[in-house]
Amino acid sequence: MALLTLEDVTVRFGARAALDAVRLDVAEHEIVSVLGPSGSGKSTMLRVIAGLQAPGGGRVLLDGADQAAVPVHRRGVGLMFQDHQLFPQRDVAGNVAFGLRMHGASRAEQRTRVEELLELVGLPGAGGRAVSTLSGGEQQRVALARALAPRPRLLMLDEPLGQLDRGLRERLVVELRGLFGRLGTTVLAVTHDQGEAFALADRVVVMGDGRVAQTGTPLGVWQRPASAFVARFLGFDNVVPATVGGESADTPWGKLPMEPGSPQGGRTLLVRPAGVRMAAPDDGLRCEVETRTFRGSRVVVRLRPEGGGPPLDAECAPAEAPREGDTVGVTFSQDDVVVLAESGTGAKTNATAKTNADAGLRDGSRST
Ligand SMILES: Nc1ncnc2c1ncn2[C@@H]1O[C@H](COP(=O)(O)OP(=O)(O)OP(=O)(O)O)[C@@H](O)[C@H]1O
Repeated sequence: MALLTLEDVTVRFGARAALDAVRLDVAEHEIVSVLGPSGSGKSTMLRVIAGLQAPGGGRVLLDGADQAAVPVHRRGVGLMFQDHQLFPQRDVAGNVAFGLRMHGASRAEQRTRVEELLELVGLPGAGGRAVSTLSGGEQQRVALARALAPRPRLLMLDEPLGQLDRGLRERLVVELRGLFGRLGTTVLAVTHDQGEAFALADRVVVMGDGRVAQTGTPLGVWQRPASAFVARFLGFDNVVPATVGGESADTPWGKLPMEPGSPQGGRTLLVRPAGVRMAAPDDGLRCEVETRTFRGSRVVVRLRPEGGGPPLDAECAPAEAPREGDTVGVTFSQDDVVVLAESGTGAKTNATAKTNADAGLRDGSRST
């Protein structure tokens, strides 16, 4: 049985649905990241689960029990916000012990648990420090220790690393994943940052317009975005209308090779930039190189087809990247052409999302 289940949860603010019949299962010990553009309903989802916002429709179940009548402090859910919200007048130990005091732990129990947690988050012996003397990363660790102290059955993080610089975020996300794995904590984390979500989670949930647009393992979602919305949200711009017939497709970029058994007829295709191959100008679709952008160890090359049609992105190693203004010929690799579901954010994919979620639970490997 799932630890957390959302059954068609709807929240409306006036005419607008912040959450629209959302269904989601989170298994015990699973780490799930919720991703989506601003305003897609991510924080509202956390607030409903925590009991800070009543749903207008649907049910929130924890361990199979409907939470409608359960107040916030009895849900056994920990919540950590972006801005940490540490109490400035208390020292580190006072902050970490906060939830323990609320639960009636004795002074001795509080002391032991605080020491244990500070050790766990890499701040051993910091209990007596004033909050104002901590760096951003240290504050984040204290906030995490405070959220973990009462041993919540579900820990929810809202943009937990949002204010930290990139290098620190990348380090902490790896540490967090290791820590949650060791503790067996069940986690639901909201973030804007794809890299963070993909590095942290066993499974990602992409939200759009208050709906679940897709759920699956990070690798699965990355390799097979379910819709044009998800593809574009992940930063894939090579999305085109196409007519698929047999093992090829007619597109504004010419004929593209398709996997045998691909859905036929009018479709929307994604071509992953890694599958756009650049060669000599006479080999394939002639394009002019508009821009090149370094992204870590790869270069993304923006190409403008000479015969018209939308621009397309190719990806290659820096040493192979053509220069701006060059003319290249483009061919496409079949493995990187993906048939997308209808555009839109997921109204039609909620049922699919549930199926994918179940698949995600089954294959919930932490290595993808
Ligand atoms: N208390 C409220 N009153 C009215 N509208 C609200 C309220 N809370 C949220 N909304 C609206 O509900 C929608 C979803 O908001 P929510 O904060 O859940 O989005 P989000 O995905 O967390 O966004 P962000 O990434 O910007 O934090 C938005 O359109 C927002 O304006």
